[in-house]
Amino acid sequence: MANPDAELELPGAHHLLSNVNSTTKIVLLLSVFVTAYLVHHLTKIDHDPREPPLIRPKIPWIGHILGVIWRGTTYMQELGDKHGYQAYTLPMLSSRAYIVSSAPLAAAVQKSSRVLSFNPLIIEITIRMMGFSRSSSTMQALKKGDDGGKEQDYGMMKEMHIHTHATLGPGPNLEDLGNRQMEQFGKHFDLLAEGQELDFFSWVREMMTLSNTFTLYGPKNPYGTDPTLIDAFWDFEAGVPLCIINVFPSITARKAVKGREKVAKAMYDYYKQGHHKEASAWIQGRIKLNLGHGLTEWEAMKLEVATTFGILGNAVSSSFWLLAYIYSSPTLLAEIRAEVDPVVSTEESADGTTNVISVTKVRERCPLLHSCMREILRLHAPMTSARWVQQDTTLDDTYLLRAGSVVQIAGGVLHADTRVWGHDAAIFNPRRFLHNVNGTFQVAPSTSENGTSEKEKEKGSQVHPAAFRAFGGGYVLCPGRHFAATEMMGFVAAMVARFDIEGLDGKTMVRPEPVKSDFPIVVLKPERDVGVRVKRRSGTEKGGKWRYFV
Ligand code: HEM
Repeated sequence: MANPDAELELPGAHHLLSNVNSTTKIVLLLSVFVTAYLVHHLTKIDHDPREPPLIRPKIPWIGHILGVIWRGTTYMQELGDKHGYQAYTLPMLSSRAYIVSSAPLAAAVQKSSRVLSFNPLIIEITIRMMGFSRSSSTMQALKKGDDGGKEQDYGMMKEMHIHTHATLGPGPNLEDLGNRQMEQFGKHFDLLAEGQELDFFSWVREMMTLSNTFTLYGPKNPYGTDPTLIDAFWDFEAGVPLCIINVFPSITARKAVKGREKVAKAMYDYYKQGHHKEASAWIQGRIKLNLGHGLTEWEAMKLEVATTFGILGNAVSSSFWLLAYIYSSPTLLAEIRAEVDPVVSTEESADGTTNVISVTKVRERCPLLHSCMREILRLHAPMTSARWVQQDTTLDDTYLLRAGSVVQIAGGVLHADTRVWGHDAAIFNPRRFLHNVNGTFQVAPSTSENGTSEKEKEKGSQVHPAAFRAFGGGYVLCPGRHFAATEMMGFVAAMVARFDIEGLDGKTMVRPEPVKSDFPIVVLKPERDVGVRVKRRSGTEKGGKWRYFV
């Protein structure tokens, strides 16, 4: 079998170059040119006709890498539009990346998890992202059981997988997380003054960072104790692609490395003081499991910074987009309120009236809001699921994939495919995921995470489940998707029920565009922040207290 460590240049990692500033891009480009020159003289890439068709770059060896550096997620889209292939091979330096952009082939990749494996890639990415050495306790523990790279054979990773799905799946743990989270959101809402002006994205980012880390890491979580960690964490988050590329990260990703180390130190102190004993069941179990597999206390706590990246990097931007689409359309806002208002009940007590929102009821009774949530994920979560080819394999009885390569499911291309979503695939259609069942609108069950386009609805059939890529799929379907849906729908329902949001000019807020040149490892960010004014919703100025629960 091919050893992933032998492949210094992970093809997928080159795509990560897009999220960097110009000076760093120049340094990285020079490195790419030097490497390309050496590779050109030392190696030759061959292509078997049974492999997916080859798309040669205009500039040999590095053309595709440059394409992704400058055009980010749009590059795959352009290649897909131009060639119309469902699968193709991109030569990159001495190796190749296979790109898959059809739902049936994506499903075939997912089904082949024994030979197309997530683990070798995520191990490599984790090591680079967190700056662990190859002799670190983390590396030793992660690789234990790697007897040939079969997905399910990595002992520690398998245990973590089972633990994560058990504690984040539907049940009392998830309910507890949702309740803690909603209570925290409520505290942040109560702090908003009438007419307060906000940088909307920054506010969502800060309040969700504090609420999420409180929920998962407990009341004495480091971010609550030292709010300077919020900026340190987001400095790290912005530089994750550079850390993964790993070309002199202490220079090219200086700010990110500094932020990472600052948060890691705070996580370690938190652990040493025993505060983790008040963390959620998921996090307590993670720490116990990592230590049990021989990680040092320092590395186990540093690894939690990577966990926080996975949680916040997606949840914050998704929640922002959902709010931004709704508040920038008075018609949609009115329709969403027509769904949410009946879900708000009131309780009378000696202290007066309390408005109560149950997120479970929101999820059951607000199909349009649910559909909007999936639609913003379709448009702004162009996730690329990457898998390592462990041994030569034939995909879907059609394409040869050769060992030692990376195969990527291009989520952005699938999410924009008019053959899947209909002629309006490029635009936001709030009703895209609604189904008319016997005269009542419903959303597809959340467990399937799929959806139906206008075109497919007419035919009464569903979109292929593997076409919706926001939460990945197969063995690595995001275990946090239930929690993410609860927090997004709960947060947004509570906001629209209680507050009006307008632009600083007093008009309807204008929604920013996403940054499409970012590498799709997390949900896309807005290209600019947007100034807004928050007001108590007319009719609720006097409206008493609010309580939220799952
Ligand atoms: C809108 C929010 C979110 C999105 C779009 C999202 C997306 C994803 C995707 C695409 C993957 C799979 C990557 C792949 O196929 O290669 C993934 C994995 C994962 N996600 Fe999420 N995620 C979100 C929220 C969360 C939250 C809130 C949590 C935790 C509370 C979480 C925990 C995880 C974990 C632990 C994995 C790794 C699974 C494994 O190793 O088997 N995610 N997520």
